[in-house]
Amino acid sequence: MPVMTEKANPNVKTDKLNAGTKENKKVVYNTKDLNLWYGEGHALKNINLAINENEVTAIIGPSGCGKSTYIKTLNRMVELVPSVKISGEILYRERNILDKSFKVEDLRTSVGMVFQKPNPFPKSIYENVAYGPKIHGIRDKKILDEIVEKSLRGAAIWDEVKDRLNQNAYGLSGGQQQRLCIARCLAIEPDVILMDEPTSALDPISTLKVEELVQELKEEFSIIIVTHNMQQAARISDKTAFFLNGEVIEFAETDKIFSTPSDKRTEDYITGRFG
Ligand SMILES: Nc1ncnc2c1ncn2[C@@H]1O[C@H](COP(=O)(O)OP(=O)(O)OP(=O)(O)O)[C@@H](O)[C@H]1O
Repeated sequence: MPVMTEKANPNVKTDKLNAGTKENKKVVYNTKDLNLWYGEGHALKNINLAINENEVTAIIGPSGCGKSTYIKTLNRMVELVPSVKISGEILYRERNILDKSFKVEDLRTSVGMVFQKPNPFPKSIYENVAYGPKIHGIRDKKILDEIVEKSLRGAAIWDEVKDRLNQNAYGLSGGQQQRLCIARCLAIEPDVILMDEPTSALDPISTLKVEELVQELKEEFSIIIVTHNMQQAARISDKTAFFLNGEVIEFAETDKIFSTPSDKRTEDYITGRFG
């Protein structure tokens, strides 16, 4: 992936966007002057965001504003698109993941991702969760059993599946499949969990379960969640970043964004005037 060095859009004021760094909390991801192009299309413009650990950070904004692109830069998934060019820095635990010397495999064990549509493997429930640990060399059946149980408990699905671990994951409901995918993520003991609209394909009850789960998981993990659902962002996140046309318009405590946003465009979006 070409890493460009010049800074684009230098006039954007970014001080107010680093709400997280003023607190006495560790920053897990710090994106600095991040720009991304798909060919000629400028999809991310001078993004400066400091994301704290053990918090839920919500990314909101209208369709096409760059939310998914942003989240996919954090695990370098975006570079699967051949036309992508990136400039700036993405510091994960203070290491620039865009550096040529940085091995993308290091991210795979630290950063898990949950997608919009549940995507279990066509394997048993057990194998779905044991897959990651096996890839990382764990062969001991007893240890794998423990990891599978702990991860399924962590994803609040153990009681529903403990008697059918050897059945195919496709036999689960959509909401159960999504929690299984979260369990699969937990099994690699990640540091960060990226979630790209994880409840958009779920019914209200499953959505609630996943939302409750996210709240519990932040005690142990840092969570960055893209959502179209503003009530969801308000319910479950500590900080919210509002994206518009590839820019971060405002990044602040979620309470502030939803009660007294600083920017008129944020207010218009959260009150449903556009998007
Ligand atoms: N693979 C790609 N190739 C070219 N352009 C892309 C690609 N993926 C996204 N884009 C463009 O980048 C911009 C941001 O897209 P992105 O998917 O990040 O937005 P989003 O905010 O997540 O949208 P949505 O809420 O609809 O999922 C859009 O203009 C989109 O058309």
